[in-house]
Amino acid sequence: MSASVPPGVVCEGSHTEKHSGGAVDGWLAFEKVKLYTNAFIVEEGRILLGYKKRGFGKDLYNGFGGKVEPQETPLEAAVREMQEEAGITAPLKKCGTLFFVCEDIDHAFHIDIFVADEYTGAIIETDEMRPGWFSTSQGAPSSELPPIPYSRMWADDVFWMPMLLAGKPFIGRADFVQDGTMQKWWFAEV
Ligand SMILES: COc1nc(N)nc2c1ncn2[C@H]1C[C@H](O)[C@@H](COP(=O)(O)OP(=O)(O)OP(=O)(O)O)O1
Repeated sequence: MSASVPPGVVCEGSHTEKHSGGAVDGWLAFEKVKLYTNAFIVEEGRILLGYKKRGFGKDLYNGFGGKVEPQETPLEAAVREMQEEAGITAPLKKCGTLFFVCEDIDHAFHIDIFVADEYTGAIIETDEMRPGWFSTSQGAPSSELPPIPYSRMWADDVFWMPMLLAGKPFIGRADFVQDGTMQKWWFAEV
């Protein structure tokens, strides 16, 4: 199915809506948009997440990423951020694009999401992130690793992470109010 997508979301082909909801009708307005990346290693039934030790999203688990610098492509930024935050180099491939608006932040986030199934180097804890492996088999305790800690991640992640793990490209948008509550969301496979 292909229908209109929320403001800020770019979809060139068709899409199939998977999740939408929220307590309000309209989307939050935004003026400026900044480009970000977020990247994950998924291999052998496990996913590498980082516990964010400082800055935006402090005390939450997330992928590794940050702002795209002016001279960089999003892929270059994603590779650099993975090296800076986890100490590893990975052949990242884009798997999704997300758009977030937070009531108390002066710009919207356009985030290209990347994934790789291998990496080189030794994973290290950095000033910004404490990396850790989590099991990708939710509900089936086939691993000694803990399950993905959705209750300690951004509230949007539970909607699109299953598409990332299934290898299905995705798009989506979520709006957050000042206390961090997600007030409206929409996610689709493309
Ligand atoms: C609001 O919803 C979000 N959900 C998820 N899952 N991830 C998000 C959300 N909003 C932002 N992010 C991601 C995007 C980036 O990967 C980080 C934020 O990047 P950060 O502020 O750490 O950028 P840096 O360039 O590393 O910043 P400094 O060098 O200034 O520390 O969160």
